[in-house]
Amino acid sequence: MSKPTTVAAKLPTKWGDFTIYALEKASDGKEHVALVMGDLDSREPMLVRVHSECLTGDAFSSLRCDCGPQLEAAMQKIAELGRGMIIYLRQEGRGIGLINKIKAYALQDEGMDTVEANLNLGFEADQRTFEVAGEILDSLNISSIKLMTNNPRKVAALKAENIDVVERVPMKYGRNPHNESYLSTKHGKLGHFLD
Ligand SMILES: Nc1nc2c(ncn2[C@@H]2O[C@H](COP(=O)(O)OP(=O)(O)OP(=O)(O)O)[C@@H](O)[C@H]2O)c(=O)[nH]1
Ligand SMILES: [Zn+2]
Repeated sequence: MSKPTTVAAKLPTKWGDFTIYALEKASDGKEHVALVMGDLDSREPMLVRVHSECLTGDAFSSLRCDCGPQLEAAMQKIAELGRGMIIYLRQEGRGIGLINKIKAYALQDEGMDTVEANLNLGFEADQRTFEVAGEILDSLNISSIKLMTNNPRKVAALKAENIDVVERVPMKYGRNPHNESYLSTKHGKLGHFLD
């Protein structure tokens, strides 16, 4: 298969000036993007956040999860360092999509945890894949990264895409009374490095 190409434009943000790259012809046909600050040519490992879409958390400041504060903290860290990348993957709801995530939220409102709700709807606990993150890094010639995540399976999945993850940077942000049990389920059932 031919290497995916990108289109790019400047993206000034409240944290500083990024360049936004959108992947054309990603293998899954979706419109994924990367926000980049700083030098793409340096061989120094790049600080990277691979963030899966969460419309409710990222756009509407939902307190049910920690996605919004993690995204903002990642952009801030990149801006402080002057170099880094956000890879924003269009796999809403851990890959089950927005409608199903809302169905899962309704089940959680009735007492299920986030994993039980996915299973009850006939999905796996986490249906995400990370090939596209590999395609984006490859198209921008980045092979070595410091990954901002608490999720050990995300580290393993990226290594499986031949990305050299030289360091994991913890991302403990956004804990609040509404997401307390969500975060403890992430820790207890999904293995996240969270206390
Ligand atoms: N199915 C489902 N998905 C959820 C729920 N809460 C959040 N999500 C999704 O979970 C994903 C969280 O993605 P990330 O923040 O990239 O990853 P993570 O696995 O939590 O790991 P970190 O890198 O440590 O944040 C997003 O796609 C959200 O839409 C939920 O209750 N059910
Ligand atoms: Zn979220």
